[in-house]
Amino acid sequence: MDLSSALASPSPSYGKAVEAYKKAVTLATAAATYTVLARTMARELLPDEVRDTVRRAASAVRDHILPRRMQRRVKTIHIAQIDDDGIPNRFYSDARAYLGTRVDPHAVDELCLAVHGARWRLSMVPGDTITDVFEGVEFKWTTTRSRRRRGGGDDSDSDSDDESHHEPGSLVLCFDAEHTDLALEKYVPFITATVGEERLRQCAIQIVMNTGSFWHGITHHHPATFDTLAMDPEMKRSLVADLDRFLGRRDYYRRIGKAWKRGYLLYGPPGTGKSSLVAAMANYLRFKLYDLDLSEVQSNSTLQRLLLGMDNRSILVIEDIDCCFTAKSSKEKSDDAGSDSDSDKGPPATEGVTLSGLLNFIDGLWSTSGEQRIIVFTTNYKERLDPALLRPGRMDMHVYMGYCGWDAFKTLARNYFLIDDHPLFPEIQALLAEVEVTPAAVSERLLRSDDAGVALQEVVEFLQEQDKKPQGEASRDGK
Ligand SMILES: Nc1ncnc2c1ncn2[C@@H]1O[C@H](COP(=O)(O)OP(=O)(O)OP(=O)(O)O)[C@@H](O)[C@H]1O
Repeated sequence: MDLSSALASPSPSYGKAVEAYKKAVTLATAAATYTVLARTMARELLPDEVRDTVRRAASAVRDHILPRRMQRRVKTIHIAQIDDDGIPNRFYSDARAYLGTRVDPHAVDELCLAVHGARWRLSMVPGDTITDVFEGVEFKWTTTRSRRRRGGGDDSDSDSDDESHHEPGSLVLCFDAEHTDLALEKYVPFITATVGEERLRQCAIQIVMNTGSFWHGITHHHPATFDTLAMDPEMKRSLVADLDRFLGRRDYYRRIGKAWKRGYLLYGPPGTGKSSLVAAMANYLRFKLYDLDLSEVQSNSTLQRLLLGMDNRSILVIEDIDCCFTAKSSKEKSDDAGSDSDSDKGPPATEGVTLSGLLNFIDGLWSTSGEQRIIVFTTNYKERLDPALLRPGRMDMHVYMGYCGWDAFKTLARNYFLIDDHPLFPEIQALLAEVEVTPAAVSERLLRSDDAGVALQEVVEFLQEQDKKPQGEASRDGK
């Protein structure tokens, strides 16, 4: 019987075989579908810890039922402190720092302790092993002993020999070979990112200032943070949320084809905390702060050179932006007047920095030549600003820093005396509703004594004085 006729008139046994085959295919398809479905559901519905437990249980069952030869292959990765070219291996120090956070001082008999300034760090003793679990997979780490060696190359335990030197240490990472992709594509980047974030959190921010066309930096720990900043709580919340959104939006900015930058205009009377807010932003984001003094900049081209020399993950701040260009405008006017009478002298030696030059450059080349850039302008007089700066879309967020309200006062009292309540608080609250005083002026009174009662009494008297004064005079003196 040829194939076509067999198909046209199948024999009974052939029909059974086809039926059995169909059933098997249906069952296999269903099983595969359920497996995929179950995996997807597990991914979406089960909390991480439950998923990890299920994964561990599954691998325990597999270990139990699979023949020994089919059981797990162990992948081993060696991480040397110094690589073959003699260059320190960055991942070695990242992994050491990361493992330090995984050492449980209660679970091990021996561990290392290092103190740097006010910080202390634990780490594994050489030769020790710890197991870390990432996405439910076990990663076993072992540190190798770094021994002292004599100049001749023999191992030595002597600590007191000038000729001896340390043999670089190394780490050994072992895991089930089937998780190699997870290890290299997720676990290693996770360690690097975790340690990077921690380092950023701990290091002081760098403030960079300009002299002429050069930046020079100082490393400075400015104490201002969002916790210590006395400002309207709602405004603080939305500003922090805005910064968080900005940080995580690389793909978003790429997708909409815009530069990854954000602009903030901080305005309000002197002494209300605009400079402190800039420092708090830098501390929060761990960004480098570039404090640009425009009076030092002689021309748009110098300005461009300075701006192009900035790093990514930075904040450019120009304080009192209203003054910068008012002064320049009058200079420009006098240059213009001078050039009328002296036209044969050619262009002036310095062409001067203009607001339009600054804005055009910031919107153009500066934005597209870097990533994660923030620009902040501050002013005491928003009403004096050039409308070009206030145009919608120019500065993404306008933040008003106002006089000291009740919430702001409570933040200051907590900063200085760690208190949330005091018998003088109701009187202070009532007075603050009547007078306009700056947080700087209140801070100054709070600093006058270490005794909360005495300092708060100073504040009450100061507020009462301001309350007696005519309105305009009071807010002037309240600064
Ligand atoms: N909102 C605030 N929260 C906490 N401290 C503040 C605040 N405002 C002012 N201070 C205190 O007053 C000092 C001066 O404030 P800051 O320089 O930040 O004000 P500013 O608005 O930038 O003033 P200016 O406009 O004169 O530059 C700060 O170092 C800080 O001690």
